[in-house]
Amino acid sequence: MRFTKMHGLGNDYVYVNCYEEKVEEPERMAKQLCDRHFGIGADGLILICPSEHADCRMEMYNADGSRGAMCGNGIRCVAKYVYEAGLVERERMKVETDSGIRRLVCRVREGRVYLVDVDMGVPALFPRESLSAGGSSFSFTPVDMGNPHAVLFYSDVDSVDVEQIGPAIENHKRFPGRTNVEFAQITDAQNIKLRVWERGSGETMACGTGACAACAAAMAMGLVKRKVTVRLPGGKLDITWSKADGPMILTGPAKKVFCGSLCP
Ligand SMILES: N[C@H](CCC[C@H](N)C(=O)O)C(=O)O
Repeated sequence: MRFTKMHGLGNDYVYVNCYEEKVEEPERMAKQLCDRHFGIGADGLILICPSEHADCRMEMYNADGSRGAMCGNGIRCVAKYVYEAGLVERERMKVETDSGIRRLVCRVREGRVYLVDVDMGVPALFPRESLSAGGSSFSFTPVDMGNPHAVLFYSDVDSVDVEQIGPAIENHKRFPGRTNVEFAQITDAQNIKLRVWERGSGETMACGTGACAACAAAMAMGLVKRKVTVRLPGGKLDITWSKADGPMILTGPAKKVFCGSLCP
């Protein structure tokens, strides 16, 4: 089986072109391939498939084999892949996900996609609430970006014990389907610093839906303007949300690292 390793800000996935390959038991494959010592090493597995409703379809799995419905960094890489492989011959395209169809625009230089704008849809925000885990209390904003997020605010995210708080909230009984967890620091009215504990993958270098969720929560609370740069450990993403009932636009890079094939 051939694969391509791609990433958006270090949020890395193994991509398989399912126009040509067939992946049996993707849950098991994801667990095996994502292991950073016994496998290829990745935050998850993404299958690029033909679609009956859009230009192509993505199917994503987290590193623990669980299915994810949407991935902001992954979908940009899918767009880059299908464009550069000639599977989709337009810069403007629609990609089907488990949480609906997303519209994307590829920015191309010399035949290569270097930046992608994604219409992430309208964020669904819920009132702030609190929960207690491990003897501490945490306040968060639940946000649905096609996948679930809990956004927490801190004055200094570098000093947060993400490895401990992340899984405690991810697996809390408040979230029967588990959740992604955002640790956000408002730097100023146009900048957010963010760390993300991803459901099924642990702390990642970046998370596109997580960056959007953090912006949605911060914008709704009036903490930042409608156009924000989010700095994550792997780099930065630009997010614009012009009006509350309109779509949020995410702009960021997509990179190919290597192509390979699994040993028989
Ligand atoms: N890294 C992804 C999100 C993966 C979410 C996944 N961990 C889930 O179970 O929802 C992003 O860039 O949006």
